[in-house]
Amino acid sequence: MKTAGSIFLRTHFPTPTKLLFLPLTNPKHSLSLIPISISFTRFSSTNPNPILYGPSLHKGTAPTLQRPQNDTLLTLREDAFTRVFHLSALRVPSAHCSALETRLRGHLLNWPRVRNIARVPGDDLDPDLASLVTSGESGGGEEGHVSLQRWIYGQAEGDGDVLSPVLYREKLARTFNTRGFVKFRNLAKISRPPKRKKKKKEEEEEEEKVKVERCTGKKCFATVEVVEEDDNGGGILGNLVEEEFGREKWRGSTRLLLLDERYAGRGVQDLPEAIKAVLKEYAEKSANLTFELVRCKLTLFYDYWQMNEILEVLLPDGVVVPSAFETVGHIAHLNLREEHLPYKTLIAKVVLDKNKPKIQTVVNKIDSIHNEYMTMQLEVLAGNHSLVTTVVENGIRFQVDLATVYWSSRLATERQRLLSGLTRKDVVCNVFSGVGPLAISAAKIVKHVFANDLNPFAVEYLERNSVLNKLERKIEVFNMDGRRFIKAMYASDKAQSITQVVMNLPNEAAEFLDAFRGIYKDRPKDTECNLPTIHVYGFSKAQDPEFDFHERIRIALLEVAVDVEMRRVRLVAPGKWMLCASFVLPRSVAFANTAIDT
Ligand SMILES: C[S@@+](CC[C@H](N)C(=O)[O-])C[C@H]1O[C@@H](n2cnc3c(N)ncnc32)[C@H](O)[C@@H]1O
Repeated sequence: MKTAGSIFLRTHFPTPTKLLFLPLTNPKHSLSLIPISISFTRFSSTNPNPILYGPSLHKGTAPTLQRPQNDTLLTLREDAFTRVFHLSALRVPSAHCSALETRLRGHLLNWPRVRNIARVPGDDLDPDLASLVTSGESGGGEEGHVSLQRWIYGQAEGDGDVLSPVLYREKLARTFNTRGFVKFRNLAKISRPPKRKKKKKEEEEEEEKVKVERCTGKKCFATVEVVEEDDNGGGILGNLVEEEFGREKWRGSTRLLLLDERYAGRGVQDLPEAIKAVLKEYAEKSANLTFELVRCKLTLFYDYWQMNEILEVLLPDGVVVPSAFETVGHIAHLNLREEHLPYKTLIAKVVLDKNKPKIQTVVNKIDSIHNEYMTMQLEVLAGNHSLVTTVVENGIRFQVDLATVYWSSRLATERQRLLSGLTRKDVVCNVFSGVGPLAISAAKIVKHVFANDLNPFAVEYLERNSVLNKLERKIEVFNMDGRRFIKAMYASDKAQSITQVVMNLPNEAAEFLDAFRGIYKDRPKDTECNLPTIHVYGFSKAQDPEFDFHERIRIALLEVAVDVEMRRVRLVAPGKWMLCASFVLPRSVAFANTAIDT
């Protein structure tokens, strides 16, 4: 007979007082942990010093952390970042856990990356067996009993089911004596499962073992265990059902619904009415459904914590936590301050760990860029030492070797802006093209691209990248000084086709503009000709950066009236702007007699 379900919850928790480890001084940086006793009443709204909500390396229980003394001792002990949090959970029938999760959401644990539905070993019942013991959601009622009998013995009372080979063997074993077995020599064969199947089962068990190991090892970022099991293997309230209502506890598959941390250690009577009401509603709907309140241990490992949380704890007080880095393919490019240098390997290891598998190498810029190829001196701090990587920008693949060529992903948006102004009628002349982020992307849009760079390595990668993107037919590559390149282009028959010139060498590109002066000086002054639109980049630290940059352009062109469209690209350092000036080359400059020879 089915009976209406009920909630069977009871507390066994003692008066809630718990030891927490809190930082001695500055909660942000201190590593000195002292145990203090806190009553759970701290969660009340009247408490003036509530503990911050959510997981934190400054909460829970942990092994004592060692603050690094000097660079040589800097080894990251991942186990020092294990934190254990004691929580309460509802053990519910697995079939109802999702629905209950939705209903109880506001009362469940809501920590980032921690699922509030947890599975612990022993939660799952063999599906066949589960369907029997829980048939009709009876949790082992009369129907369940009949099914169970049938499953175990092949037939229940008055049941005419045909016996399975295993059960047939069992029956024979029960019926025959040793002499009787003589007549059934093949008895063992009848019931022995085929070898193939056995092997499969072993494999499955092995897989399961690996899964469990993985989840108990450090690589699993969180585990949940039920604590304070009673002798019968139930949660602390496991036998409550029988004790109070004379019913069996739920025997099917179960799941844990982790309750919000404010309910940790609470007894049933202290749970909010809202939770009880939902459980009651479920229990009334489904016969014999039972729920248990159990205590559990949530362990968060090193892999759980985010980069800044770990660095905050690792770095000494007052040291700013490095929070950002540039990514170039598989390389994380740090720009560490002086104060970080004693901890550089430690920082790099955390960056690597927390950004794997995308990041495989962590480098730090040793020096500011001051060579003419604009390459950076980089020190590999963690991961593999390859500085050759592949970057995908706007669906185009670029190979770069950070040791020999320039690359900045920060200019991606600016390149996109420039590209959006190009049409298929354009012919682009890229004077400082690097490995081709703009030249190759432009080649996808425009008629033709002339791309140049002084750095032979950049040119090699430029050619390689055009082939990689199947655009080699639309790009002509040059390896010469920018000024010579401009002159060579305008001295050739290519001059008339060029519609756009891009000059991205912000430190000095403006000064290269003098190369345009007198490019058509040998032609009759009234010749019809196409004059290109020039996009030149520059830096300015001036009060009025636009005016300052405009002045530099006018001086280089020796021309007062240049109608320039000026834009701020980005602030590269405090008070230092990168600007882009776009203008049509003035006719007076192109036809000027006073070409500057360099
Ligand atoms: C700021 S990078 C820009 C590269 C590319 N446009 C980009 O966005 O990645 C400047 C490039 O100019 C090249 N360069 C420096 N001096 C040069 C010169 N005098 N003539 C031609 N190229 C030069 C460098 O090798 C470098 O690749």
